[in-house]
Amino acid sequence: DNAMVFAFQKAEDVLPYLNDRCVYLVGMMGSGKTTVGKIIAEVLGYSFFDSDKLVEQSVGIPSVAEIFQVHSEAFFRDNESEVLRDLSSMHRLIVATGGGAVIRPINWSYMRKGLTIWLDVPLDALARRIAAVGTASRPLLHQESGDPYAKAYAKLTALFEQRMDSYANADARVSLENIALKQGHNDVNVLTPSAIAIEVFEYF
Ligand SMILES: Nc1ncnc2c1ncn2[C@@H]1O[C@H](COP(=O)(O)OP(=O)(O)O)[C@@H](O)[C@H]1O
Ligand SMILES: O=C(O)C1=C[C@@H](OP(=O)(O)O)[C@@H](O)[C@H](O)C1
Ligand SMILES: [Mg+2]
Repeated sequence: DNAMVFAFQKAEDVLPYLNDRCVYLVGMMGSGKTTVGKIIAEVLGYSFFDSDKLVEQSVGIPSVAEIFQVHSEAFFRDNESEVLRDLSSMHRLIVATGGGAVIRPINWSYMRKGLTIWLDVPLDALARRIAAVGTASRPLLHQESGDPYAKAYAKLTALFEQRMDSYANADARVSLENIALKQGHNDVNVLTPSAIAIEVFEYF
């Protein structure tokens, strides 16, 4: 599509500014860190890593949900910090972090070696996305019953309240609400992952 062609062009312009540093995407569950991160890596020719996937591989359990079940959230967080530490010694990586990685200050000491970008997406859009795909892979949002949108929205609101100051530690905030408004829309859902990737390049 057109946005991808433009993203490849734009990537060429911004690569010198990035100068081999790693980019860490932070933001709430469902904000698009994994989806947008893969596109950014593709157009830059950088390697993509998802910290959730790396934790699964290092623990030897195939899903974050099972790691929470078999062990605990604290065990997951310890492994998440180890993964971020190991990545921080490398170059030319795009890293999609888990939504909760921002809460541990030690993780910032690793991520600060690169560029940190906060994908800020309105909570109602997050809840809509998560209700659409289900909560099976996101244990903090998992629920047995009730309206999936309403439950996700309530839990996301509580988590955001705890975490917003931590997200604000990022070098740049990419606000989907602002991008949509700038483009004359009042719904962030019109923004495709490649269009968002292009906006991220503004901060390199
Ligand atoms: N720009 C977008 N527009 C619509 N849906 C999106 C967009 N970005 C991501 N999604 C969808 O939202 C869900 C969460 O995206 P994901 O990349 O896994 O987020 P994160 O890694 O931040 O939790 C996925 O189902 C994905 O397909
Ligand atoms: O916000 C969180 O605390 C979490 C987010 C998840 O990653 P995504 O943000 O990629 O969904 C995953 O690390 C885990 O379920 C916990
Ligand atoms: Mg993810």
